[in-house]
Amino acid sequence: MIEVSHCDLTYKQGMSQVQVYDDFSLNIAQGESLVLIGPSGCGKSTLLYLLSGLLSPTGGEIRIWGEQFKGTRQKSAFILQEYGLFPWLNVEQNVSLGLRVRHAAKQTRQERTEELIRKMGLWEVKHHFPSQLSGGQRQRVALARALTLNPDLLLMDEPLSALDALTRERLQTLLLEIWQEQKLTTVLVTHSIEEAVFLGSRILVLLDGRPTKIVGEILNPLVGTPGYRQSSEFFEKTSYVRSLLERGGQDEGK
Ligand SMILES: Nc1ncnc2c1ncn2[C@@H]1O[C@H](COP(=O)(O)OP(=O)(O)OP(=O)(O)O)[C@@H](O)[C@H]1O
Repeated sequence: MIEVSHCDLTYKQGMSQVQVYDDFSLNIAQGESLVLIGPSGCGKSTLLYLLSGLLSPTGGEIRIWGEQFKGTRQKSAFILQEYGLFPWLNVEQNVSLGLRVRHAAKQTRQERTEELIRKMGLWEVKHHFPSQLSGGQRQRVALARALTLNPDLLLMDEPLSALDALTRERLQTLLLEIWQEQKLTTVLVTHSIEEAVFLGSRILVLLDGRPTKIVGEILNPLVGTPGYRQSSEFFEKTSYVRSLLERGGQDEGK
């Protein structure tokens, strides 16, 4: 279980302060695919930063699998909005970077990198540099790099937002497969209601109330089942999430 307990987070900028979280608590079960959705500025990225350890709460504590942690954890992977690829490294070098930094043995590094490059369909472009790749390919490189380290927690901040609709759908399916195959715990931020319902086993709708509030919590047990995107249940869930967002959480739970 990931336990966010009574956390506070206030950004200080000069004389002004932005209180994003105040006494905020949330549990995430192992193997859950949690999606955060809510209006711009409501605190979604901040929550990912707290979970990644890049930011520390100003009050309260976060435990991951029972352990309190300081700074970043080796087993947490974080995919940022802009992919975070190094332009001067080719696909192969970008994917193997994490293993190199952690001084993995050369053979392990080569095998794991090759396995993920193949899995992500990047074999043909493994010697290309990020500037020579499409947005979808870049995102797959970022995903491959995150997965080389066998993370137990995958945090993603709008990873698919820059992609065209079809590439986005293909990568959503890939993310779903990875989540199901590896039984990963994932937390994904998105602005897309369809993406939230397609990928989230639980969807949290956040609202910028200063501090941030959870205004809806939707369990989505059919996630990952064949044909879900075309089903009436999918349509119902997306309509419900949309209504929560539109009403700013003035709706009762469903
Ligand atoms: N480094 C910072 N210093 C001061 N204020 C910040 C900082 N980072 C974020 N904020 C403020 O904190 C609030 C939450 O920001 P956050 O980036 O978490 O929102 P978000 O929901 O991820 O937004 P978006 O959907 O636009 O990415 C916003 O009001 C933002 O302006």
